Amino acid sequence: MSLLALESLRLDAGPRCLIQPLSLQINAGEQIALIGPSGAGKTSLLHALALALRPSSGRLHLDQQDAWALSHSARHRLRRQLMLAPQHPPLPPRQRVAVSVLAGQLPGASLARSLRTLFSPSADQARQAHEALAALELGDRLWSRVDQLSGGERQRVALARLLVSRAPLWLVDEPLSALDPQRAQRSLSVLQHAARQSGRTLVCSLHQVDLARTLFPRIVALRDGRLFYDGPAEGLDDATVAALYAGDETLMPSTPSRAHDADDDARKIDGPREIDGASGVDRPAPTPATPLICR
Ligand SMILES: Nc1ncnc2c1ncn2[C@@H]1O[C@H](COP(=O)(O)OP(=O)(O)OP(=O)(O)O)[C@@H](O)[C@H]1O
Repeated sequence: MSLLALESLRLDAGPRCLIQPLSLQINAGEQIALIGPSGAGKTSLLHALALALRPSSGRLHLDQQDAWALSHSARHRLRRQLMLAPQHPPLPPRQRVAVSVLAGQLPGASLARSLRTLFSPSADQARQAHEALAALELGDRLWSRVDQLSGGERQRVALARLLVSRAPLWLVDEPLSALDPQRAQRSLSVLQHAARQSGRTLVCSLHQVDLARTLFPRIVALRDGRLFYDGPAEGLDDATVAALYAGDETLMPSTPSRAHDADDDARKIDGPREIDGASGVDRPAPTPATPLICR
């Protein structure tokens, strides 16, 4: 039984189509990396999964409930099933880090408990916030003000918020964009380990294709608002990655994630090849090349 099921879900913003009709099933406990070039629609899709963007057509079932067929208040309750960590977390600048982290416990809490959490967190809550921050190497910033943090530290506060939340579905939008490579990998490992330990479902958009292929069992790739690939990480070969990012080589993995011969890879590409007008580079045309690619 899937936790999330999308049936021909389409997203538009005015005249612009952000996501072409897309069908997807996500089971409880899965860990999925969402990849694709800039502008492919990763954030839009995550916002749709978070019930923050209303689809223009299609259905989204979360926890067996047709989210957009529910009343406003029922959908609001359903949102307690998930927590979205946005790429640029809108943390109140004057807030203490501990309180920002504990905001992850507000969904579903009573008004009285929410006020206590925000204005007078208990010792136990402070301990939980500290544990989450310490796991992300920010234990010493518990009582700092948010506006004293760097961009990368703020991103980790948003991850710590997930760690203290009760939501079974974690949606994370490019959590590593402001982190150095080592810290990025460590932070992602913390998140994945915590999700695994507690049976959470994790969907995480990433520009670090190598990390996505190495650390996530399932990859969903978007290009131009379309599903380009959905399948196991080991099925996402270098040729498919090249086709996914064709025209956006700045985002290609710097080194191949698996031992291989680059010439060999080029020979493996069955689909048509094209010459990039700007660079003159011979590259695979953006045509899916594996049977797991959704067209
Ligand atoms: N509200 C909107 N109105 C019009 N266009 C939008 C809107 N939101 C997003 N877009 C466009 O939709 C496309 C997909 O945007 P989205 O942010 O989902 O991509 P992304 O894959 O997350 O990109 P990035 O990796 O750069 O964050 C982009 O071309 C963007 O400009």
